Amino acid sequence: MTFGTRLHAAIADRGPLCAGIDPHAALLRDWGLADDVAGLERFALTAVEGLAPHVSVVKPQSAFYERFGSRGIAVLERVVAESRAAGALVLLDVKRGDIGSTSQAYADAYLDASSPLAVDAITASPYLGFGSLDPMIETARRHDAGVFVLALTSNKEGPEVQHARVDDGTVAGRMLDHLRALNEGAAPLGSFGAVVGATIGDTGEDLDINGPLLAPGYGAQGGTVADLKRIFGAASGAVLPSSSRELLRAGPDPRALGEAARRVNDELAGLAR
Ligand SMILES: O=C(O)c1cc(=O)[nH]c(=O)n1[C@@H]1O[C@H](COP(=O)(O)O)[C@@H](O)[C@H]1O
Repeated sequence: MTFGTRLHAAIADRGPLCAGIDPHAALLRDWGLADDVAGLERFALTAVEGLAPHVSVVKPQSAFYERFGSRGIAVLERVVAESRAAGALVLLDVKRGDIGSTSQAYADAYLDASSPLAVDAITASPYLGFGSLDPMIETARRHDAGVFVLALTSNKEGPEVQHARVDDGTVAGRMLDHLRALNEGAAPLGSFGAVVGATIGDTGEDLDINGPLLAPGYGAQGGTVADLKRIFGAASGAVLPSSSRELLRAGPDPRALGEAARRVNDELAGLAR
């Protein structure tokens, strides 16, 4: 079953919230944990226990695990395995982007089902040229995985590149066109998503790509349901609002984390209507 099909079913079953599991040093401190591998492990696995049974997608940000070296990556592997065991899809936020042969190595690392770090989908940067992502797209197709490509990101520096003009549109618009082409004919939803920040306001772009739209910035960066409706309009049914810090602040009690996730999913219930 393709990633898009699995994601569509998961959203219908659990709601659209994507729970970011980003073990920031400050959050570890807030939870009374040391900023070391033991603290990372306790934090990340508690977050999985509280959140993964209640959300369609879990999104760990790789950098927060990589900063502890190989032992941090081992924790990430457990986050992936335990989130999937709890019925969530895993979107690994690694924002990879490189030239062809290296792009293939990244694809093998994350999208080949036989890899120790295999996940359902990754984030990727197309700013070495969209075609540089071809190995990731092809590998994702072979393994029923997905790729979320950065289009209009939530950070203030993004527009310098993403709003640059090319032909009669923008660079971001061109990336969205590539995604629309990849998802053409897929039903109920394509496997190739775009990342479009929940805080960026009216984009002027056609966001209907017949694929999922990851919208980080919900919560801690200020994005609201009204913002999502304004930004995504008719494409709102394919939006995965992502929240990391705000959700995680509900911890360390796993039940409180679960309640926070259910509350946000209730808030988001109006999105698809
Ligand atoms: O790809 C992403 O997930 C992403 C894209 C983007 O445009 N902005 C953005 O904040 N993110 C990620 O989304 C998460 C934001 O989390 P909070 O602001 O804590 O909810 C971090 O993991 C970011 O790396």
